[in-house]
Amino acid sequence: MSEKVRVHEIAKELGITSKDVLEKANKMGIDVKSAQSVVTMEQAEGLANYIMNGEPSEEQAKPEKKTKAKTEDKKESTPKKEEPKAKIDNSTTSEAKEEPAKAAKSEEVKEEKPSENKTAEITPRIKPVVKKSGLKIVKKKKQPKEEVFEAPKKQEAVVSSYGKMSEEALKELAQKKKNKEKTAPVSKKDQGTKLDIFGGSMADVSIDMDDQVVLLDLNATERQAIEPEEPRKPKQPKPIGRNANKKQAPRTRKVSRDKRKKYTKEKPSEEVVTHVEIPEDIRVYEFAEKLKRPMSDIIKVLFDLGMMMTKNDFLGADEIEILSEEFGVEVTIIDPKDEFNYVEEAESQEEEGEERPPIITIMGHVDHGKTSLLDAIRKAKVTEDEAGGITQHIGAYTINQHGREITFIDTPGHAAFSSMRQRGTDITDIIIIVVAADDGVKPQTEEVIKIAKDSGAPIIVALNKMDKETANPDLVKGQMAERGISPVDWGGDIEFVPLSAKTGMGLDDLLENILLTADILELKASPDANAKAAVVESSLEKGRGPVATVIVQNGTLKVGDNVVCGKAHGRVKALINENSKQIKSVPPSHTAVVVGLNEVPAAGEIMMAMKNDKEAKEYAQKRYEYDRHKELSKSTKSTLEDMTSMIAEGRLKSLKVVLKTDVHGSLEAIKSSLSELRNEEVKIDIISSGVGGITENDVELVGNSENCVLLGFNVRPTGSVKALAKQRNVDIRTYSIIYQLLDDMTGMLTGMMAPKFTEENTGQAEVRDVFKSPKGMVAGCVVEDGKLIRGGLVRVIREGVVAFEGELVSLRRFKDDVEEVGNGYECGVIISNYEDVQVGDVIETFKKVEQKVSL
Ligand SMILES: Nc1nc2c(ncn2[C@@H]2O[C@H](COP(=O)(O)OP(=O)(O)OP(=O)(O)O)[C@@H](O)[C@H]2O)c(=O)[nH]1
Repeated sequence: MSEKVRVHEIAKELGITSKDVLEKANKMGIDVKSAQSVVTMEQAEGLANYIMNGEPSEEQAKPEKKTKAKTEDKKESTPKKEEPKAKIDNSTTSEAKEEPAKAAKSEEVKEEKPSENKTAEITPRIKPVVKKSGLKIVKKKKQPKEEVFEAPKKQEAVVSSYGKMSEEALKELAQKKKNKEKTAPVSKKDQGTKLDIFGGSMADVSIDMDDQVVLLDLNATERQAIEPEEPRKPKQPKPIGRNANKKQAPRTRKVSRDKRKKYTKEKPSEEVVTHVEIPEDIRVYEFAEKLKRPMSDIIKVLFDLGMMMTKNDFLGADEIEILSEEFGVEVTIIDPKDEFNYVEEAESQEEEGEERPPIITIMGHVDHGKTSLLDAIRKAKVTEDEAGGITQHIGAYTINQHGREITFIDTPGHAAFSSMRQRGTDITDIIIIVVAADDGVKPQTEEVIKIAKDSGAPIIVALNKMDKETANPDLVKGQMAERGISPVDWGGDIEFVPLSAKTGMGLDDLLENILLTADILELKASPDANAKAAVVESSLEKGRGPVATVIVQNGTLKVGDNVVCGKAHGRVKALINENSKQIKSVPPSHTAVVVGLNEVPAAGEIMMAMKNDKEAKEYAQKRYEYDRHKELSKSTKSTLEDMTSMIAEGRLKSLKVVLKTDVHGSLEAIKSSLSELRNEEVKIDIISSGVGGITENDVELVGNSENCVLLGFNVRPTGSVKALAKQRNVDIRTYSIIYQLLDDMTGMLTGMMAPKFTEENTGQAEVRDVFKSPKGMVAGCVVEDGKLIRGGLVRVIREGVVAFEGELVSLRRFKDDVEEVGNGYECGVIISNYEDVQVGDVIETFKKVEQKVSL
């Protein structure tokens, strides 16, 4: 019962395409998506019947009534046979008739011939009112032997959807039948080569094709509604799947006792494994190890099922399912992430706490005044120090408004940082969208609206630059309302606060609005809980090592805490607040720079305080192993699955890049922006990247690679590195503004692109005479369209077909060399290396014009 079969195998067996099978399966409500999808034997049987007969199997539904039904139906069926017979005579192709006839000659087949039963089975299908123009059942020979056969367990002949069955298929069926009779244990080889997709009932099928022919006309318009006669078994919980919900409880696949026995008997092993726990991503050899079986056993089973796999290949959900059944083991898929899911564990312990300050993210279009606004609120200038006047990194600060605290995250404005911005919203309680009242909604404002809406956090709109004469708040309100952000004074639910970061007007209003919104949100945290903080920024600092700017979400982060943060861990050596002061602890919703980690954590990672150093280290180690495994898995998978696209990629010219940045956030943002710089011809290949200064190793790496540049963002090469770069002739490019880096790379990629030419035809002339000259064959022509030009290319067209393409050597009018000859004039033309020009040919001159290529 638990045997499964793939869609493509059903298709093969029936001699139709997998697509057709998928279509029918979906019509029957069977959830299959590709040719590799599996269905149960029962589903396969129903499906096969549906495909062949246009309706699901009845036998399946009422097996116990089969014998009785058959006997009763037999009598009724006889008179009905006439009509279909008449029809088939017209529609059956000679091929369709011959094939079954041939098959019927087989000795084995004849032995089993229970023809009348077929009639009995088929009749009820003809009986219903449904007029299937395509499905005709013909009883060619009438057998009065009805009584001779005592309700044997036979069914109708199996025919492919087109009314014929290959000899091979017939043999297979006969063989299956034999096997069944012998009730001998099925050898593994048999299982591999012949998939009995029709299950037990079809294995008993008699294939006397002389008796009846079932033809399926796929154009049939009227079909009976497909109603499975037996409520389908509740779908077994899909045990595995790469993207399956990770939070699900461990899934177990049960395998029937008999099966287990069968395999145990077949392959006696010293230690019989009956249950294994495996991760979702497992390689063939790892699976073999878990099962304590030779790898070759696994590979052979897969091979027999038509899956070519090597020991390092990853097993998919379907393969694991098949293998678990083949080897009679119960498989539990475990989520390896559970092993280090310290966040979820902590969350489950979270309880109602005390009120905490709101965390605010300010977002908006470039130059609409985010930094100025935050500055104005903090009464400190930040804008001036920033390279190029653009906020490069996320900064987080807490301010005090009338005794109540508010924490702000300043997200950068450049489009390249949108991924960081998105991260910002994850920890945000309230989002402030800054729109310059004199500029209105811009592309990034729209992007921000989307992010804000997706995050579900309450929104407040800051209408900035109200001090400007050109400020038009109503225009902004209208534009925002059009995008679903309706102002309260227009009957909507979003507060629009007019303000000026420059003059300070309206700032208090904004802060009061934030606090009001926070009151509604009732933000709580437990200061006594184990600290949980989100990394908003991280970098490698000289003298301090890896540092991370964090916002504490729950608990209190203290100096001396043992923390884990993704695959980084450590003991908090120092906590530095936004005013560069060392502090002892950070309460909920406050920010600090954490010193003491063993490596730079990724921005967006969650930092958790652990009971002790050992625990923190263990979590980090597990996470490290998981990441490594994932990375490996990705590389193998991509080689296997994306083979074709990779072959295509081989044609791409790539510019190799080694990238170093000062902080993690920039690294990610630049990497993602660089990966977008590509087209069907060129792309960027980041061969190495990291946070920190440019090292000699980086230079060596670039020096040893072809077509490679070394990019530094907010980092600069020092003496020895610079000297080595010069010696190795390595191109180091450093930047402090991201779009300059991207512009440069775009320029370099464009330079690598092959030039594109367009053709410009100048004119055509007809050859009226041909004569020899010392320079070559001269074609005496008359220009009939446009003009012939010198210095261009030339084409000889004979009877409409291009006979030659080359260069024009000489263009003369009488004895003079000329640059061009206009319409209606005669001229002499010599074509380089072409003597075959003939009277009646048409000569065409043209130019190739180079086009500007762009990425
Ligand atoms: N007149 C006026 N100018 C403002 C106001 N707010 C900001 N500006 C100016 O607008 C320009 C951009 O301000 P920023 O605060 O750097 O804008 P931003 O949105 O943080 O820009 P990025 O960091 O590039 O994303 C600066 O020249 C500010 O002086 C305001 O309320 N009134």
